Amino acid sequence: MLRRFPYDGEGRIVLQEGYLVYECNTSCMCSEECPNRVLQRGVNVKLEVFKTRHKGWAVRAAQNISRGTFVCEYLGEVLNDQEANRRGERYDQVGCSYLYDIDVHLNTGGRSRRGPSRVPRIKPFVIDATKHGNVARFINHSCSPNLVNYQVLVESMDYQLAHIGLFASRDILCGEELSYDYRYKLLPGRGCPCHCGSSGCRGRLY
Ligand SMILES: C[S@@+](CC[C@H](N)C(=O)[O-])C[C@H]1O[C@@H](n2cnc3c(N)ncnc32)[C@H](O)[C@@H]1O
Repeated sequence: MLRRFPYDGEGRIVLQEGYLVYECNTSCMCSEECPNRVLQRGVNVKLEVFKTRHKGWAVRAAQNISRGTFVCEYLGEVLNDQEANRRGERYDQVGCSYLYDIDVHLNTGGRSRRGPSRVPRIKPFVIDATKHGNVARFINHSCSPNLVNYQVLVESMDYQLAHIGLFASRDILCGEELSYDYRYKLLPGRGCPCHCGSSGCRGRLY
């Protein structure tokens, strides 16, 4: 890492994708205004939930958002692997899942579909935003996303229980739909069509 903090003076993330973000916490001598406290201060941009034609609900920017800006955290119940697999089978049957794997290797895994066809996993904790969550639960997948996910450590240094922060990966215009790459594994079979609409669309969500 070339810089001292993962954020610049404006609170925008400058850390390379795939690295853990360590924010200051109650053990630090710094104040609440410390530039290394971003996710813990909460959402600071205007967002709007809206209905799409083919993807259900979605979220769009209600203001311009510059690259690196923290958008929101993915919140929900924290489940162990066993419970997540049990619930995942049920969610797969209805074709809509709010499960998010907390995975340190975001570049190589991220989020896998759950259910009978899943591949062996070693990721023990999963966030389920089905019943308890925030605006992040409405953010859809895109094969050419404008958000990037980082694992952020605040009070706990256990990366398996990291916060998941969504940051703008480029400048986003007011009105643009927000999206990130779910990184579902493409398994044999028909799967589920992707409706992200981007020119680089892989065609399938999974
Ligand atoms: C975390 S939820 C996102 C919010 C969801 N659209 C809703 O109405 O609540 C994930 C689900 O949204 C749908 N979805 C998200 N991105 C999609 C895409 N690019 N194409 C098709 N369906 C998508 C799938 O049903 C997926 O399981």
